[in-house]
Amino acid sequence: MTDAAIQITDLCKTYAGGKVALDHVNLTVPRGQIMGLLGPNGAGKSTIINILAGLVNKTSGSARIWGFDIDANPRNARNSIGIVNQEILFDPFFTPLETLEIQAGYYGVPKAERRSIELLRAVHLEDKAHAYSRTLSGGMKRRLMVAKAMVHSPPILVLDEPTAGVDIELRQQLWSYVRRLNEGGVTIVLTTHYLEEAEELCDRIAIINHGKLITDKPTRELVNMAQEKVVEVTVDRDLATLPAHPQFEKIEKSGERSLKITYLKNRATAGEVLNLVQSEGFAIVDVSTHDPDLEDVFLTLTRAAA
Ligand SMILES: Nc1ncnc2c1ncn2[C@@H]1O[C@H](COP(=O)(O)OP(=O)(O)OP(=O)(O)O)[C@@H](O)[C@H]1O
Repeated sequence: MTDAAIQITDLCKTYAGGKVALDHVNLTVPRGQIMGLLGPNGAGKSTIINILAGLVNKTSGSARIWGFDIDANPRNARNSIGIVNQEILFDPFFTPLETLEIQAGYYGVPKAERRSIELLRAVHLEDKAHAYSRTLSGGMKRRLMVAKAMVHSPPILVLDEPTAGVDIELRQQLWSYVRRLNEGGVTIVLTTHYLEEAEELCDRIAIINHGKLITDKPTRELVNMAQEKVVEVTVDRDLATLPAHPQFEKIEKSGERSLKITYLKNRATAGEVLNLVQSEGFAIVDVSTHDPDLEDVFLTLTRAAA
């Protein structure tokens, strides 16, 4: 299994008090990819990340990070991963530069090999190198957390909700940094609630719900699972009666001269929709289509598993 950046096998976690947060999760993160971990609140995403980080003890199962078992080889496992948690954690009295230097010292990175200024530049904080960290804005602190996770140049970076509550511009900056890291060979795992972003950024997406893995597929394949497609047609005169055909799921009026036709991609085509409308004697003035996206798939899968 040396090709996996992270290999999780039969992982279970029951918290004190009896809450089952992970229920036999099997998950492989291939090297070099950007993997999204999605799921509703309380699904178990942070529990997985915290087990990998050594912050939460698993109940059973195993996990390997870059080939190192987290129980048998905890030091190597920990050195192979950089984790950005949801909470912002660092001493507010240190400057960003000191924060990175201390973290590098913690990981035993020799002074000559430290890249603190380079990292600050990468997250657009070079000019804040000597400011007190407590004076940084929320977004700057978050970027500092990302730089801090990279001081020991791990081959894997894990980001737990890195853009929650972050404005669009900063989000874009963070994503472009994540993309650059990935292009440089770093495997990325991220949890996010922004499905659009996961769709845009991730090569592969795993969805977890109630502690169970419900899917793990390349993003394109997952989005293609959505079967429902909608075609909206504007015609040349008012619609008195609606055309009907059993091949389509739903035909409804969306305006005096427009109708919305929903069909399943495996049962019909847009051409057939247009033929039906024309066969009823209407001329088509305009057409628009709505493609299903990750949100449709996510809702279908998490509802089915509820
Ligand atoms: N320390 C704890 N003690 C008891 N239960 C916990 C603890 N931490 C988490 N849980 C419970 O375990 C379940 C999974 O939580 P987890 O934080 O892993 O979910 P999540 O998918 O990361 O959610 P979110 O998107 O809200 O961060 C939830 O029901 C949560 O309430």
